[in-house]
Amino acid sequence: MKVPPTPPNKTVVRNSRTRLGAVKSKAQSNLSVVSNAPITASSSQTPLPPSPHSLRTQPSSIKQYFTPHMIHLWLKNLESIVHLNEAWNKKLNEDFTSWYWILHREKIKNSHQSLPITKEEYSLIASYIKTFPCSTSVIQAISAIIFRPPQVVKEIYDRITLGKKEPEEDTQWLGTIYKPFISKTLARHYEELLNIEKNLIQFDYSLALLWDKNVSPPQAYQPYRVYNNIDDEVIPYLKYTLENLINWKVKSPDVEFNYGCDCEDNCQDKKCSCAADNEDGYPMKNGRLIRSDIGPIYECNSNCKCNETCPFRVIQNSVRNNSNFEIFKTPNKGWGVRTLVTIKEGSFVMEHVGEILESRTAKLREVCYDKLDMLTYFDFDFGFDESKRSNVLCADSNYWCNISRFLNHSCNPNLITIPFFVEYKDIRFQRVAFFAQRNIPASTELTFDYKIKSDDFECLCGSSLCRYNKGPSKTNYKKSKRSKMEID
Ligand SMILES: C[S@@+](CC[C@H](N)C(=O)[O-])C[C@H]1O[C@@H](n2cnc3c(N)ncnc32)[C@H](O)[C@@H]1O
Repeated sequence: MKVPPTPPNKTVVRNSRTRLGAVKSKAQSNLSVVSNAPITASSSQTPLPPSPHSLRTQPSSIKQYFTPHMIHLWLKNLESIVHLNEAWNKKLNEDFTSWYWILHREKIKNSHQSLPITKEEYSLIASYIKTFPCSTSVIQAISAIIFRPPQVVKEIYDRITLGKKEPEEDTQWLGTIYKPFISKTLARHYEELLNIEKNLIQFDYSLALLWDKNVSPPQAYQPYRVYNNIDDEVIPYLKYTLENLINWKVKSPDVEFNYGCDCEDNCQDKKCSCAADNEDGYPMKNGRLIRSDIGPIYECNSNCKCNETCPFRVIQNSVRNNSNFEIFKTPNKGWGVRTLVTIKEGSFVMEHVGEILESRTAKLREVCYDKLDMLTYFDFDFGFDESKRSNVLCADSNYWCNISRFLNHSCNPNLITIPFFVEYKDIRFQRVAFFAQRNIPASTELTFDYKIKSDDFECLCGSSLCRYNKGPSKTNYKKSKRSKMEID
């Protein structure tokens, strides 16, 4: 992953009240072209050289600029357009995350007055006309890239598509963009454009949230204790969920596997069919694992005849108690999680949750995550061999998540991951539980083994058993490359 270098200092006015959502100024809608565009990079893809003043007026890091919330909104928008087309996704992601357009957005956001449309914006829109069929989503995506109201983007889109001349006709570049639109499908096209116009009137509020800090996101719900005595970074705005959320593109679980036991004695007899699904029987006793060399754990569920007090319902009934944990800033691995109470060996600690994606959607998002060096996915690949890899679902916990999102890796971890099944026994819908591998004293950081196969992982676990690094310098911390986490 290459993070673009810090951009140069530009003169921008801070603390403006400019809002994208409010399509407020006529001037913004009155298109005018500036040939001496205020932003002078020669190409939208070219990273700009760093500047010593950059921190004063520009986002100091890509992480600060692209918060999980913004990325989530962007990806939702993207997924509605590209429908699993990787090449398109790449183009959109590249434009969206290029420093050129980041600077452009900052400039517009911070300007007190409406800035005229630049020739670079026209060129960008023209490049999308060539690439994508026109739709509300495309207009909205462009609007998110250049930070102009979609109505304005649409107006330019129309001008270009219908071959209208721009006010500043003699500008050289106009000739290349405004080719007359001669097409038999013109009438149909008009109709499409009219429909788009209607949709745009209901301007998507979430797009405004993408860039305008003055449009406040829903109140951050912070269910965990957070402690930071290292620096002044605050925890990103995230959406906390107790259970996995299934992305709409994921095929529903196979109901054939939704079965339960018919024990009449509340599963007191060892013959329970759910317990029998477990290799060597149900592996938990008195609320704790009795052995760790096990396959997945199968529990009773709502299809069973037993009730909530059945002994084969330990994980599902385990208390998800946030007050036992604290998210804290580590000196060298970003945020981590520690326990505030002693945890006994074999106890259930937490479940890994996120937004469940199928592999093609994950691949689409990956383009953006790779560029931004964001967190990655947790593959639910237990029991899948390489040939069936495309059926593996994964949890994306960049935005929808629980505290497990902050668990760091260690080569000598105190947690193990074990897949488990409750309602759905379809292997694609495996869930993942973290258990304590040993007694864990209060105040200890909780870690698990990411099982990263890449040699690029610069592990800072600090364990004498570390299998990645031959002692990296602590002051030389670099973010690790994106890599997949796997379950035991
Ligand atoms: C699942 S997140 C854990 C939370 C993360 N520390 C944070 O601040 O958001 C995974 C990321 O944490 C960092 N990380 C976790 N364990 C690490 C380790 N042992 N060495 C270096 N970096 C680690 C890497 O940046 C990795 O991409």
